[in-house]
Amino acid sequence: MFSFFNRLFPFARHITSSRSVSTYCEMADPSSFSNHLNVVIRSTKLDWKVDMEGKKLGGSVEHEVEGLTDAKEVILDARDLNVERVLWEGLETPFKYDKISASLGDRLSISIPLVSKGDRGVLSIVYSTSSSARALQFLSPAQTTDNKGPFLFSQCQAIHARSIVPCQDTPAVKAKYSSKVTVPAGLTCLMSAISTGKDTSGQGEWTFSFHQDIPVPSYLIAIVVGVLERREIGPRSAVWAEGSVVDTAAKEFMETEEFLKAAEEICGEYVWKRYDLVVLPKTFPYGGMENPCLTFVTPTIIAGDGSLVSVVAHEIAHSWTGNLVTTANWDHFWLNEGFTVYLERKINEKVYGRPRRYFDAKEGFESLGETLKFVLPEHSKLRQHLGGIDPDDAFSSIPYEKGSSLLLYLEQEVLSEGESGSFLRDHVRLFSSKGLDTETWLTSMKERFPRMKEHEEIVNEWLYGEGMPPRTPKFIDDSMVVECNKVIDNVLSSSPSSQLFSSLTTTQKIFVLSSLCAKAPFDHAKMEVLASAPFGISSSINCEILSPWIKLGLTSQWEPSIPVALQFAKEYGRLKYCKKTYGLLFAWEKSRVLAMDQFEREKVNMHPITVQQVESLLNKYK
Ligand SMILES: CC/C=C\C/C=C\C[C@@H](O)/C=C/C=C/C=C\[C@@H](O)CCCC(=O)O
Ligand SMILES: [Zn+2]
Repeated sequence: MFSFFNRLFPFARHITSSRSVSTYCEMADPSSFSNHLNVVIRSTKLDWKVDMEGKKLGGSVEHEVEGLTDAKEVILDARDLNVERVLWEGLETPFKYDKISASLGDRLSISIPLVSKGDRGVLSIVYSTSSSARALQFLSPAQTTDNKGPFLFSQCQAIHARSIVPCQDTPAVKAKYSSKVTVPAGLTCLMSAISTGKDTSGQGEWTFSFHQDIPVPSYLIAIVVGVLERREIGPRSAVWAEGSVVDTAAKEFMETEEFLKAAEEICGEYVWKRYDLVVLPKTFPYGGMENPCLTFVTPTIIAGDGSLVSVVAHEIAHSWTGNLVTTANWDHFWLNEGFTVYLERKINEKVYGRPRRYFDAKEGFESLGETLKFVLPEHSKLRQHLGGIDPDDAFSSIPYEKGSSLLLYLEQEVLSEGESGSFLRDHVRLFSSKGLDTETWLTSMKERFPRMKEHEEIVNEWLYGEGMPPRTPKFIDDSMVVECNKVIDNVLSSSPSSQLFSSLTTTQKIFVLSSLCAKAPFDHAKMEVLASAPFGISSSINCEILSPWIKLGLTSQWEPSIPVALQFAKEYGRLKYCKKTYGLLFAWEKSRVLAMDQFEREKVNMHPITVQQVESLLNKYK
């Protein structure tokens, strides 16, 4: 079964690899059924044919696996897959497919000849996805912006890769991957990898191939297929989008290379070669997704004035924190997101100046108060114990803002100036390439920084406690905030002035509206004034202005906000807007039925992840 060479030199391929580092973490993952502590996937080959009509991916996957212990089976994660055949080293082998749980999906158990530590073999699985795969959204031409062709995109974080490929769907395992994808002629296919060729000679079908030679966790496998155009925006970057969007997007993202250079000054070399972006349809559930080589973004960050491109800085930051230093499992998600927000704001400080860093940090910290109103107490902790729940159900801004504020506190109270200058670069050097958990990180911090001892109680409360952090970091430059506070006081006064509001930057207007939400409800006379043309709020196309404005109106039970909210929730599938707005519409008896009826009608046009999340809100009222 195993080549003689393998038995003699089981790690031979490691010796030749450029990055012979361990790419698996010896920690079980409560969100995965895989036996990745016994056998680990080292590389994956995908061979997919995209069936746009049938809304399915079909084909095969080859996993090269390596024994870590004696083992006679490989257990993989799956969800709603149709597995036809399984081969081990080219020979048919028995397998069992069990549906286990709604939250974690299914288990594929594959019998193999006994393998021991260091043994390697190739597992080949012929399969197809279901037409309702949780990670995928297929759109008809009519559902896209330009109506020029069908569209497909994936979202695998946190545990949706299992709905498109049987795999070890845990961030504890990182593997290289290559792929060959066949799509209907005329459509472009992109993946979270480097393109290694395309064949567009076919009349009916085109084929694209990719290779990701840096080991990545399964949640970073990504695919997009559609009628896409490309514009160069830097020496290692391009933006892809539908034709009517691509030029506006290219203009909006012109600072991308500046963000990349700033991040490299902080963390070291950008190792992923390409940094491209693809603008997805409005149904994309998130602001951005850090798929390597190809960040996925929502069109809602194209505001026209660059006010929302921090999402790009955030996804670029993930190229180090998250994609190199990766959480061992979803209990420690804050290590991905808290570090990334902390790095994002240091990038912004280099590009926009120090006031912006502390302005964003203050706004994020203060937003925690609002967030805590909608999050279960156990999900307000940084270090989670998710057990068998779907990580999506625990998602909120807590890991982002509570996590990054802890790092800002440590920078100010524990690290010396020199130590904070190299803190992130050292973090990447120490923890790249295999899963990191909170306790390993904390132990390392105590070993490297003796002053941690003086703050042990505070840090433990920050990591393991519920609710607001035990301390407030210092927002040492409040120049951008002072102007906002004047306008907030003015808006709360008996005669709000639109001139004052109009004098703010878009970023400051977002801060003001976000702060006003924490002071709602307002009387309807105040809402009428704020809705007037001179304020320009209700006519804004900026979703980061519209979203808090709608929240203000619904929280104040101001009826004119109902039709605006319904349209906003229908038009944008970004969970940050859609879930929040539907939640507020369901909560108000006057708008509940209208919202429920609209949701039932619109489900068919929504991403499965978004449907799942809005439905979880609806169930409270059934
Ligand atoms: C405590 C939470 C524990 C685990 C959650 C893990 C993953 C959550 C899953 O829902 C995936 C999230 C993906 C997020 C992608 C991009 C975000 O950074 C965007 C944040 C919100 C937005 O701007 O739209
Ligand atoms: Zn992130």
